[in-house]
Amino acid sequence: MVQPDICGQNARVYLEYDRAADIPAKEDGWTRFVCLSDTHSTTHWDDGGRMPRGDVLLHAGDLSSYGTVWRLKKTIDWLGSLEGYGAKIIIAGNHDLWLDKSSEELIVFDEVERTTMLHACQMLMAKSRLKQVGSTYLEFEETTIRDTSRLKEWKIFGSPASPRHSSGAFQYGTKEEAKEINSRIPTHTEILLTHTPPYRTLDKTRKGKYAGCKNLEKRLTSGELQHCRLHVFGHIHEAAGAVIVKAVDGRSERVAVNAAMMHRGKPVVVDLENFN
Ligand SMILES: Nc1nc2c(ncn2[C@@H]2O[C@H](COP(=O)(O)O)[C@@H](O)[C@H]2O)c(=O)[nH]1
Ligand SMILES: [Mn+2]
Ligand SMILES: [Mn+2]
Repeated sequence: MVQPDICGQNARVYLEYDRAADIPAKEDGWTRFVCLSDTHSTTHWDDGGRMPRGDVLLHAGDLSSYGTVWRLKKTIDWLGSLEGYGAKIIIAGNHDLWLDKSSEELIVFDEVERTTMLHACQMLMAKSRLKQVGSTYLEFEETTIRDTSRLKEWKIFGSPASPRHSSGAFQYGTKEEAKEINSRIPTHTEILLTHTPPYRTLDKTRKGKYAGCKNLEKRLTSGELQHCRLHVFGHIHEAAGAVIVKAVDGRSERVAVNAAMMHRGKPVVVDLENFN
C-alpha cells in the first residue's frame, strides 16, 4: 500500500502509485475524488484497470483534440463506460470547439454543416443521455453530489473558460471578461472545476511562463471562495501535480490539483473528510 503524498488538515492526496490497487481504501466519513484532465480523445488510461475508483470522477476539460464531434464522442463514450464511480462530473476546455455554441471559430463552417454538427453535439451531450451513464456536464453551472454513504452533499461548480492563447473554445481576452466569468462561481462552492489554473499555482509552462488566470487567483485568495476545499484544473500539461494552498488567515485550506493526464499519465486521487 502507498502512503498519501500530501496530507492536509482534512485532506489526503495520492500522486505516486503504480497500480490503482496500491492506494488504500478511503476511510468512512471521507469522500474520494479521482481527478483527471486533458485526455484529448485518448482512452487507454484505464486499460488493465489502472484507474483508481472513487465516489466522484472529475474531468477538467480538453476532453477532445481539435473539438470535432466524433472525437468528443470518443471521450464521452469512454467516460460513460467507466464503472465504479458514484458520479462523473465533466467540463470542456479550449479544445472542445463544438461545445462552445457561440465560438466565432464556428463561423468558418457553412450554415448547413454548422447546424448539423451543433445538433449532433446537442444529442451527444443531452443531459438525459449522460445521466444514463452517470455523467454530468457543467458549463458555467453547479450541481450537487453525495458521497457513497450519502451523508455529505458537495456543491460543485464547473467552468470551461481559459485566458486566450491562440484560438479555441471558451476563451476570454480581457480583464473585464475574466472578471465577469469568474464572478459566476457561487461563494458556497466546495469543489471547483475549471479548465485554467489560477495564476502561479501549477501553471508554469516549460518556457517558464505562468499562464494561469490572474482574476481567478484573485477571486480564490480574496476569501470570497473560502468554502472551496478542492480546485481541479488542467490546461498547462507540463505543470501537472497537486499542492495544498492555505488561506491568508490560516483557518482554511484547499487542495489545488492540475490533473493533466497527457503529462502524468494517471489520475490524482484526493480524499476529503466530510464536514459542512
Ligand atoms: N504560454 C502559454 N502556453 C500555453 C497557454 N495555454 C496553453 N499553453 C501551452 O500549450 C500546451 C497545451 O495546451 P492545450 O490547451 O492546447 O492542450 C500547454 O501544456 C502549454 O504548454 C497559455 O495561455 N500560455
Ligand atoms: Mn490540453
Ligand atoms: Mn487546454
